[in-house]
Amino acid sequence: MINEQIVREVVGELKDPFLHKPLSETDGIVSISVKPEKKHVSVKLAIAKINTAEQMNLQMKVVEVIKAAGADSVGIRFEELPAETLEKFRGTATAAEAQDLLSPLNNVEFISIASGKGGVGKSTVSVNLAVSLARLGKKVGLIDADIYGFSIPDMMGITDLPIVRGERIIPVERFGVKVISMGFFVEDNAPVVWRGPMLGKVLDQFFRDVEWGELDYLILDLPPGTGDVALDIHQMIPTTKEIVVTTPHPTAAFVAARAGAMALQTDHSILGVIENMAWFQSKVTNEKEFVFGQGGGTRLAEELRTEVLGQIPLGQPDWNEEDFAPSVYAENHPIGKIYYDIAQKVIDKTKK
Ligand SMILES: Nc1ncnc2c1ncn2[C@@H]1O[C@H](COP(=O)(O)OP(=O)(O)OP(=O)(O)O)[C@@H](O)[C@H]1O
Repeated sequence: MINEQIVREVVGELKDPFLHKPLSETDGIVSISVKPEKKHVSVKLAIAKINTAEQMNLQMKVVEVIKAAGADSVGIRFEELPAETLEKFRGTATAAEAQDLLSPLNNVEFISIASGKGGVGKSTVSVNLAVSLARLGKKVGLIDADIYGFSIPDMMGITDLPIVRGERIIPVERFGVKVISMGFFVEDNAPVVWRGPMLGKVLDQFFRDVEWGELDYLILDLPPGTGDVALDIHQMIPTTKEIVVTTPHPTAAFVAARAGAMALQTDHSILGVIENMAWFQSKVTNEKEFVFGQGGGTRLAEELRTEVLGQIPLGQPDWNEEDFAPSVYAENHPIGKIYYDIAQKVIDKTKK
């Protein structure tokens, strides 16, 4: 007669597809319930990553072994192992797993940058946050996931193209940040028109086929807005911590809140809010003028139950003809310092 002990034994021998260890050793069996009279068994299992092809394979094996042990019907539910448990197994990752961005054993932290509408400075924030994290000694990658409105190569003054070696793409490195953008793959600024499966393929390539090496952070510059494209991309990328960029006008914050709501609906969490173009500081009077209004960042943070990570005033980077990067603020620029503080906050909040 089938009982809990038997089920625990047979299921416990199956391996977590990502940790490559038996479920009995990974705390992978959450609960078992057996109804002997109906020969029905239900199990709840925890594995490193759910909703994957690997989960489907394991699911079939679980049914097979439980039926072989005498059950007529099997119900299975999966959940993800808690972060602390995954942490314990990180040291056992193979070199390939540690470098595979999508492996649960990779320690990379994904941070996406979103906005309710275009032109609020989302790409500028992505670039400068990435550069500041690198200045703080972190290993950083940057994906320009604004597939149709890519601008990062120009903003960082990138003139090189990635090298393609066989099936692998070597990202371009600039200011210590490894960068990949659709802009590298379209000729002469031609518009990108395809959607759906092609879009998914390109994003997938950015994650799987790019030689990222080991990263602490991967920053994703998302498309602006709350329309179909932004939604598609939110659904296609791995789970991220999201930073929402807004201007200080209360109406802008209202629109940005929708972007935040989209993030939550698609299983991303909110790391904080950045208020860009927060004020203009007159060089003559030194006074702050709130040209785009005031309070939007705080209002948005309240709405999203998060904090304002920083406020960035209006101001241009000091262009350097020798090392031209029109949107990158130098470390000693007042705005560069603000980005440095924001990057430090991000590190504190993500405990890297
Ligand atoms: N704090 C700032 N001070 C002055 N100019 C800024 C500031 N932030 C951004 N800009 C400028 O505003 C313009 C829009 O910025 P950016 O391209 O980063 O916005 P975006 O939100 O990414 O837009 P989109 O999503 O439509 O591409 C750029 O010309 C950029 O240089």
